Amino acid sequence: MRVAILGAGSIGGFVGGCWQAAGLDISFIGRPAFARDIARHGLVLSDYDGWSATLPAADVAYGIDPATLADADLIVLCVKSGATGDAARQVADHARPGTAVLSLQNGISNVDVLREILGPGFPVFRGMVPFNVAYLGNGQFHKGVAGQLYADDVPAMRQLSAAIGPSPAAVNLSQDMLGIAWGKLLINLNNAINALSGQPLLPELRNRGYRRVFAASMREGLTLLKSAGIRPAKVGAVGPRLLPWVIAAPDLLFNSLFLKGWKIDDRARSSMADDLARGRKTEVDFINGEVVGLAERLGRDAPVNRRIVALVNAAENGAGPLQPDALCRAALGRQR
Ligand SMILES: NC(=O)C1=CN([C@@H]2O[C@H](COP(=O)(O)OP(=O)(O)OC[C@H]3O[C@@H](n4cnc5c(N)ncnc54)[C@H](OP(=O)(O)O)[C@@H]3O)[C@@H](O)[C@H]2O)C=CC1
Ligand SMILES: CC(C)(CO)C(=O)C(=O)O
Repeated sequence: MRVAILGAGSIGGFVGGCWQAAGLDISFIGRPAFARDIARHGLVLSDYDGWSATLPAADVAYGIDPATLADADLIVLCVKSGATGDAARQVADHARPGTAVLSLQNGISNVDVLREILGPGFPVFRGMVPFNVAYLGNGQFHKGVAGQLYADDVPAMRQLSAAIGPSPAAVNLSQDMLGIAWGKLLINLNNAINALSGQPLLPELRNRGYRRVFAASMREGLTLLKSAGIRPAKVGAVGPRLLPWVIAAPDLLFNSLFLKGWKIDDRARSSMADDLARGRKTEVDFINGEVVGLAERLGRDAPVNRRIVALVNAAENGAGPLQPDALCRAALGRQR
């Protein structure tokens, strides 16, 4: 199976690198800056557990030309949500009809956008990445949080999962990927809080002030999902119903019992924090904005997530990080 990683940044670089280390035939399509770094240093992979591997530059097929999509049997889409439409059009223009497409993106709607643009000629599958990858420069991609990938339980993904085998980017299969995507979206509500805090994940999550806002945005999402008859699946150790209580627990309990089991290392930060740090538009419209959109479809409001979208938009326009008290006031409309 020849696999093309389309949008080979943090996730695509790490996942594709691990799959190549496991013996798969991988080509990467991304941006010139990554191509230059990898040509100079190779593809250097590591994880929170001390695992590491280096693929020499000569073995890594990293290019910027979408025409190479024509050679792929499977395309793994790793662009940010705002770039999905353009990437789908590149797939339609260059890939062979019948080529499978797997989305490893956060959010809910990327798969719908892909299906709408690609039509029935390209089977589109949903994937989920539960862990953080930081690009450390010099071709180094670091997985800073524990967890394994998920994908739709269909023959093409079973073949992929079996070909990869045990790996830091092993693929598990599920028949409830939409439930998993919503379960993951609830966890991704922390991306905005993490980005607004200006801190790596660990210090941000250790602070109950930030966690209260995270829990409030999650409760709001859960109430709306229940009204819409959508069941988010369990992603990680705690199920969605219990998660807001765990998140809002006092620091001593949360930090010593839950955070330790989560296996997050010092270098991990949310992908939205990466976007703010690089001055890019974030995916907030596809995460907290998805909750706001669900509320609108139900004729309701989602004030916490709506305010968080506005705060992230302000940060995209240059507003600085928020301390926990300031974030509580701005997002919850009250003191913590
Ligand atoms: N980073 C993480 O830890 C995690 C990320 N995710 C999700 O994974 C997805 C990817 O995130 P991440 O890897 O962080 O994103 P990155 O921005 O690191 O990587 C995407 C790369 O694709 C490039 N790109 C965009 N469009 C194209 C195109 N048409 N052809 C070639 N290259 C393209 C981007 O360039 P440019 O910047 O120029 O647009 C960028 O370099 C997101 O949906 C994210 O939410 C999920 C879990 C964890
Ligand atoms: C792994 C996690 C939850 C880290 O915040 C993530 O999905 C992201 O950074 O986008």
